[in-house]
Amino acid sequence: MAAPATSHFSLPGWKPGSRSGLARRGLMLVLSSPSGAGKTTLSRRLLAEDDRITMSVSVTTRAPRPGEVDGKDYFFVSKERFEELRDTGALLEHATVFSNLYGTPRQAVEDALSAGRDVLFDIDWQGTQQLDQSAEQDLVKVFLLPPTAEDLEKRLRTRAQDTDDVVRQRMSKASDEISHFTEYDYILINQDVEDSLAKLKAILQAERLKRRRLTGLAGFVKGLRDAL
Ligand SMILES: Nc1ncnc2c1ncn2[C@@H]1O[C@H](COP(=O)(O)OP(=O)(O)OP(=O)(O)O)[C@@H](O)[C@H]1O
Ligand SMILES: Nc1nc2c(ncn2[C@@H]2O[C@H](COP(=O)(O)O)[C@@H](O)[C@H]2O)c(=O)[nH]1
Repeated sequence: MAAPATSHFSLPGWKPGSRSGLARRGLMLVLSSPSGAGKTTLSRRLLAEDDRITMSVSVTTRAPRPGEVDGKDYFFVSKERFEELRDTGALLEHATVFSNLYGTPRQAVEDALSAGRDVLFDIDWQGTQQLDQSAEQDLVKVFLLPPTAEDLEKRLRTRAQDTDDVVRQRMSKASDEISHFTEYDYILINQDVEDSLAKLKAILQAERLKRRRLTGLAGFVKGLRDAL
């Protein structure tokens, strides 16, 4: 006699209540771009619409912009504190960008990933290269391009949070930053925020379904085959 049909919800590896069903390792979604192309804008929208992803809040020695909140936008720290964090291994990656120090706190990322959550990073190409060395299998790398150079400058100016000198410095570094586009898995030309957001969500959805991330798959398939 055939074995009684087993409910999917009692199969090993199946996580009741989770939308993807199968238990899965969290992934690390990186957004990089020249300054002003729209990483912060897209990150905020994605975080508001997807409750399975957590933002990695970086530490920086840069001064807060008007409206930026310590602990939410960045952890704003002194150079001495940054160096202490870096030298004690508390940063997963770090880089000097536009003469300021930036880094990703290790513990928060590890905690989120081990809880099965995905983590979103707004970091530059130097940090992405470092994550690639330590966590290649978990990394999904997305590079944003502005539609035109004029658009990029307009965005930096209309953000109205940086001085003319800072805008000039960021525009002068944009070409170098863009030269790293070949190191990324996906490219989004961020002309329209809604369109870019839809594409980013599609990337995330597909990456979440990658077989190698589905830690519950082998058990699920075994249970399924045993029941057949
Ligand atoms: N698709 C878009 N169309 C028009 N304006 C945009 C678009 N995306 C972002 N912006 C605007 O461009 C400005 C810069 O965007 P944002 O701060 O998100 O860039 P960023 O890549 O995070 O910059 P940085 O690297 O300096 O942190 C903001 O004023 C934002 O509202
Ligand atoms: N390597 C890292 N780069 C980072 C990190 N946090 C932010 N950044 C990048 O710095 C520039 C400038 O950012 P801004 O907020 O001062 O405009 C931008 O390209 C960010 O992606 C980090 O932890 N590591």
